Amino acid sequence: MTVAIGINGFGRIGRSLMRIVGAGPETGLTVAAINDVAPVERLAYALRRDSLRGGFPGTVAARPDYLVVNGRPIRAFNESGPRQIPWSAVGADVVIEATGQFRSGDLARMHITHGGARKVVVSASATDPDAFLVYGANHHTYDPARHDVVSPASCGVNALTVMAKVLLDRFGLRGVSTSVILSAQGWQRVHDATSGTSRDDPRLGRATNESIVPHDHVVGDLVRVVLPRLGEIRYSYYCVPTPIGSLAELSGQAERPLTVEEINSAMAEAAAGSLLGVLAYDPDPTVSIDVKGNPASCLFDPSGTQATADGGLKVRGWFDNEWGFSHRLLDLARLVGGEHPALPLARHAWSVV
Ligand SMILES: NC(=O)c1ccc[n+]([C@@H]2O[C@H](COP(=O)([O-])OP(=O)(O)OC[C@H]3O[C@@H](n4cnc5c(N)ncnc54)[C@H](O)[C@@H]3O)[C@@H](O)[C@H]2O)c1
Repeated sequence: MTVAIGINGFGRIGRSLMRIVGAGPETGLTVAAINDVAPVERLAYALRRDSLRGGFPGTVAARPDYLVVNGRPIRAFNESGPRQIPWSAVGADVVIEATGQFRSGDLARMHITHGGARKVVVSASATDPDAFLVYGANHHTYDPARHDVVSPASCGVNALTVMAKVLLDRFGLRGVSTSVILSAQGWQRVHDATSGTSRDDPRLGRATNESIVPHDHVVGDLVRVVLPRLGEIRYSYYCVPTPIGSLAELSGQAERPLTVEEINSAMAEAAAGSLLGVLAYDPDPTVSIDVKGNPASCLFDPSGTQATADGGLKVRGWFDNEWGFSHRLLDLARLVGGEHPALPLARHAWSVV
């Protein structure tokens, strides 16, 4: 079965979704329509020419009301709010809300109540969605009868959660503390700005290339919402000027003393088995740019593992904040769009074990 999606917001995430789905029919998805406040000519240009990902591997053109990708016309709306977008008229079943503007459950739900879509996946840590579903960790808790607006939380939370899941299941885990170093985001500014930033925090308007910017609004605590057995979590989140490629670190206390080898073996096994495609494993010495283009939620880095005699541990994983997260959004779109969700895990393996 193919799930028809609508993409609201054709920015970094929206265009990544288009690149992935445009790659071929094996994704089980098709893009029925897109919507953005920008005119379709600009959207076509932005898809064709991408400073970070390079040229689009295919053809892209614009014609009135349509984005034409690899010869296939895709309806392009030019609306500024979910109330106005007629998704059902073009057969879009699942809307991926990727503007960053309609993050609350109530606003995102308008794609259903007003646009006629069946389900919505919000591409951010939504406020009050019907469920937070992190693929590989708790996506099996999806309940089609109760969950219409779902959120995968954030890219950083996905990276942390899959590492936490392995540790929790294998060794028990408590006293968790997490840290995310996130590459620059589109809403950041080249120079200090006083308006138009992501949230009402003056630090988020500071010049991107000059500072490490604390971003305490991204709720690292959502790891606990997804994996309640973890208990309380301390967390920190920072934006840094690198253009792509981010870092997640997690420390905590296992039920018994562990060796570095035990921890790394558990991660390698999960990457090759239960979390195939969601967790990847690479022993090659890695820096952040190496994760660019990796579809996993987390590229586990065994060189970052530490273990202490009292059961303390620390682990490190990298993630492509756009590409990995976009794959998870599409995994969720397949899940909520399926009539009988079979919960297939992402198929893209990238492990070097
Ligand atoms: N880029 C990342 O690394 C990343 C990772 C995870 C989650 N996210 C989240 O995904 C969301 C989108 O991020 P992005 O990086 O793609 O942002 P972006 O700024 O690149 O794209 C946003 C797009 O939405 C469009 N838009 C803005 N207001 C609109 C409106 N009212 N109606 C229709 N379109 C509108 C803009 O024109 C733009 O094309 C944000 O909530 C962000 O926090 C981003």
